Amino acid sequence: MVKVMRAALNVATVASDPEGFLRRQKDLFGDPVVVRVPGSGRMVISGKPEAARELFSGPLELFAVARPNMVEPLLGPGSLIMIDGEAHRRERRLLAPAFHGERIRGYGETMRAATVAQVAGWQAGQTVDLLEFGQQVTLRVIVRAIFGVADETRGARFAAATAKLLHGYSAKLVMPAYRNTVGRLGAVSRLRARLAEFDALLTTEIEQRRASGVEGREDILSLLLSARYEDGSGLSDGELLDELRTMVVAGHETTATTLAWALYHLHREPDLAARLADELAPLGDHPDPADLAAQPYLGAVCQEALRLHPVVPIVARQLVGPWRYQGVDLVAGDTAAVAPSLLHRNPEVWPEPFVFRPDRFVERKPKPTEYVPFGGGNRRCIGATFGEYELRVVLGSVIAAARFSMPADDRARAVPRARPTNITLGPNRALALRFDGVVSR
Ligand code: HEM
Repeated sequence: MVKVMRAALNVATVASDPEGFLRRQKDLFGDPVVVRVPGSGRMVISGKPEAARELFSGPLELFAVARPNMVEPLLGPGSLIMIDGEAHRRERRLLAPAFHGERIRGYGETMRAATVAQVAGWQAGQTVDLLEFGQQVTLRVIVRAIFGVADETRGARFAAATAKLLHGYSAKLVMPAYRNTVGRLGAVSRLRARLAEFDALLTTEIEQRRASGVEGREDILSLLLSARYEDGSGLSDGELLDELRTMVVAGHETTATTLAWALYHLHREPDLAARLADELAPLGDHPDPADLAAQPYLGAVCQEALRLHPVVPIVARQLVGPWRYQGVDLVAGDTAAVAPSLLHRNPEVWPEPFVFRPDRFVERKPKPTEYVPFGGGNRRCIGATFGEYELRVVLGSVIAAARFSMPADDRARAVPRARPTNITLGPNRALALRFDGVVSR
């Protein structure tokens, strides 16, 4: 009975405060933390650089996607996130050209324009919800990058369907017990209806692109339509839908949440916002995206936001055979994982780990095993360069254009905790700032 109650309490704590849960387990029992996953084996989770080295250079033939997986009902079995082994290697090779630096820099002006359009809609004195701001901008950007949709109405239709698809998505849908409960059928059928609506939009776009041809087009959809595996075949329609859905979903919420955290911390300690504004001032009213991306303090602010608030709680590999990880003998079905929140707040690596201090990245470049906001090894985030560039361009453009302040009573409150939102971790209360007006030079 005590065991059952403890398990129920653990599940509830993980759902409301996953980072706090891991930290307390580590403080009580040491690193690695070992937990039992309902319906699966043991999960061994570490926050040590040696663990990141072990996991990201581990034996690929023993690693599979961790299941049950919270994103599967939304993204589908053909998503890059959900496939393993040779199929995963082939698919990554096919998708990689869409994420090369040169291509991503081509989206810079879209990123800047989407930010400036948001600022233009604000009135001095109003409250700006930072998550909403981040999501509006990143959705516009990802829709434009994937579909090349310059037409605002079609772009807006996509953005609305994506927001609807994600709104109210419950990661609990991954648990068969939850799915099979009659009382929950509403949630399942709601997700199905939203997926059908979203996929209908994707299908129209695919058909139109096939009809008009992909010649001379730079967007990700055109690239995927013309991409060929080594044997000359292309993606099936089902794979194409799952991959497009994956890019839209994985490609905006992550960046939007990080942007919101960065703006929040910059104004919680207003000296930081002022220092960033000083760095950007010489670039003028409409800074060039490539110039923004090269600013050292702006880059450090983005890196620090990703350190203190990693949006993916666990980077995990499920085992298909025995493997020793962090001194624990694991068997097939068990999972080896690194928790970015533990690693990024490990005091042996990061002095004063709970303080938001961008300068730590100016003073020292962390080793790849000390800093893993994008995971690592053969599954490292395929959109990392895209995400990092977008963070710099959007944050730089908004700081160059607008002035904000945080009301004193908000500044006096503790930093919000992270809790699961849609498919990532986000703040457990709204992050908001007062918009004081546009910058006049
Ligand atoms: C700040 C922004 C982002 C963060 C923090 C982030 C974080 C992550 C993390 C931690 C993983 C798991 C890596 C692993 O298992 O080792 C991942 C995977 C992935 N991300 Fe991102 N991501 C971001 C932006 C993006 C963008 C912009 C896209 C696409 C446009 C994207 C697409 C993906 C995909 C497809 C995977 C699966 C890769 C695979 O399994 O091979 N992400 N991301």
